[in-house]
Amino acid sequence: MRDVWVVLKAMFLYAPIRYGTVAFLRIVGYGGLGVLTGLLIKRFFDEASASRLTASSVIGLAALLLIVPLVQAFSYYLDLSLSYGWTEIIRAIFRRNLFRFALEHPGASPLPVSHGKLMNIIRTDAAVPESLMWDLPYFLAYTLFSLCGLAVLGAIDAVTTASLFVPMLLAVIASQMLKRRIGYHYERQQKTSDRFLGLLSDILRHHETIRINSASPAFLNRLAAAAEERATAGKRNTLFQALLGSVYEYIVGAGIVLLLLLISGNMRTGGVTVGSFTLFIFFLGYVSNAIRMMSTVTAGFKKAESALSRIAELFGEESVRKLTRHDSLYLDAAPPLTPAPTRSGRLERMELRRLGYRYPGTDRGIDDIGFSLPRASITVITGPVGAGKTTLLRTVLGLLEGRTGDVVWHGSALPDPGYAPVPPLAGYVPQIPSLYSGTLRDNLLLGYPDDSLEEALHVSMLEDEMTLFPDGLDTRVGPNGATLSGGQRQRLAIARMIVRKAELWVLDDISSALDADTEIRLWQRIDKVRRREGITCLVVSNKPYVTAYADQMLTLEDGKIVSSKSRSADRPASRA
Ligand SMILES: Nc1ncnc2c1ncn2[C@@H]1O[C@H](COP(=O)(O)OP(=O)(O)OP(=O)(O)O)[C@@H](O)[C@H]1O
Repeated sequence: MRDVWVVLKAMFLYAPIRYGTVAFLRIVGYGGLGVLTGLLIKRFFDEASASRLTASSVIGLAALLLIVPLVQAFSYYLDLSLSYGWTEIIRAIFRRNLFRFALEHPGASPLPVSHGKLMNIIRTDAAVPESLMWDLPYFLAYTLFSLCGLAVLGAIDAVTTASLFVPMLLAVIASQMLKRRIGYHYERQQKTSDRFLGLLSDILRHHETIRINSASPAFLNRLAAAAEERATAGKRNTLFQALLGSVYEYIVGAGIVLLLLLISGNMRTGGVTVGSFTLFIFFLGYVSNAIRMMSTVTAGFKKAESALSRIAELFGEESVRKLTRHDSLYLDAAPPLTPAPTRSGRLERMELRRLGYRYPGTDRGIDDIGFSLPRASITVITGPVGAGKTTLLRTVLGLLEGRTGDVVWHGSALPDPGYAPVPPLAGYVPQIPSLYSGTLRDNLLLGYPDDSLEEALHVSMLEDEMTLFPDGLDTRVGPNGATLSGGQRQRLAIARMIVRKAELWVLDDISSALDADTEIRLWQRIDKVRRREGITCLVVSNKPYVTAYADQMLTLEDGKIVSSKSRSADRPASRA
């Protein structure tokens, strides 16, 4: 609950005048003018029943009945124009920050949730606190004027007025009792949506594998089951909300009956005038609305609490506080490109000291790895399948959070968790490169300047194939580079690394998608550039034509170095 208030307060402080004006309009428009009307109606009926009706009170009431709706319509119009677009802006801020958290997540291991859950959080949970923010002024307006009304009525008939507290009290008790169930049904609906959307996104991403393995019926059945589960949870949530609504309606109805019974008794004895009766009925509307809004706001708080705890669970407690952090949303123009970082001093030596990493909940990973990479050297890691070669590279790059030991870059230990030496420190070609559905150029540069594009295309041997692409570098490559061959994707990732002019190149077994002849030529070109530029290389490969370039060669087995050789006189590489 505390988190919900923190977010609400931050939203208010972001635009206090806007929120303040809307709250004022709702309180005055829906509340204040109504109270005034009620008091005039009372006077009108009191005068009418006592046959003291004057022309001025008839005209006054008629004028008021004409003016009040007009003023209310105007305040409604102002309210809408202040709140409508703003709603989307606040949601966009929340969503943009959630994307930021995802991109700034320490380490580069995938977030521990499906894409479905992530999308559901960004789409649905992000909107919940903001909806509550707009409901609060209504609740405040109705509650405030119910209390004002009760004070006025209390002066007329204290006992009957006290009866109006009964439904209010019952509503408070009901909302306290049902609060946990509201949260439960909301969370259940969200969880089943996470599962459904996660499965849907898996199916769309891996449709080829599913088709080629004739697994469509199995996946469709799973999807149907997930959809059924989601629909049931959705229906239960809606039903529960409706049930909750009818409980409040019942409370309101029971309150009206009680009030009428008491009032009619008092009218017979002359204790209550026709005007006072009208006023009671009039304020009853406020009390009913306050009770209805109590149901909406109670549900809103509970949903916001669940939504924020889902966000905190994924991105950490601090994320809730950062959710409202705001800077330009760039709604009218694209943000300016951040200039590419430049090298700050050459890397003379990198050292790995007692480096270790364990995949959470397993005994797999790497252990006690130590070696050093002098400037412009090339280190090749070999070893059998599953030996931990990729894990070693990813640990060095800070992509796996929670390593032990040190990565010492140019004399300073890089911090963990999740510090990744990114360009211009290090460039990385993973075993399976990630591409997105832009053009070849976009995929290659990813926002970098194109001053070394030509060389990158040459080294990666993509220039030889440019004629195959109808629009050259402006050819679109489809989702995850679907229109490219595995080898083209791999070489595009190499070109991407070269453009980044890094101090350290890290290449993870690029052989998997290349034929031997292409790879031999590719390494000749890579070697030429790295020698010229003095770039240090850390490479995973079992191919002899790659190990031939090695200044030091390390063999990994079961996550440990089992042999190390250095080029000079075949002596073991230094254990740092
Ligand atoms: N995300 C993960 N969670 C748990 N275990 C993992 C994870 N990724 C890899 N492993 C395990 O860690 C060990 C080392 O994997 P790694 O990918 O580093 O091996 P590798 O030597 O690069 O293999 P290959 O030559 O097949 O690429 C393997 O036993 C693998 O099953």
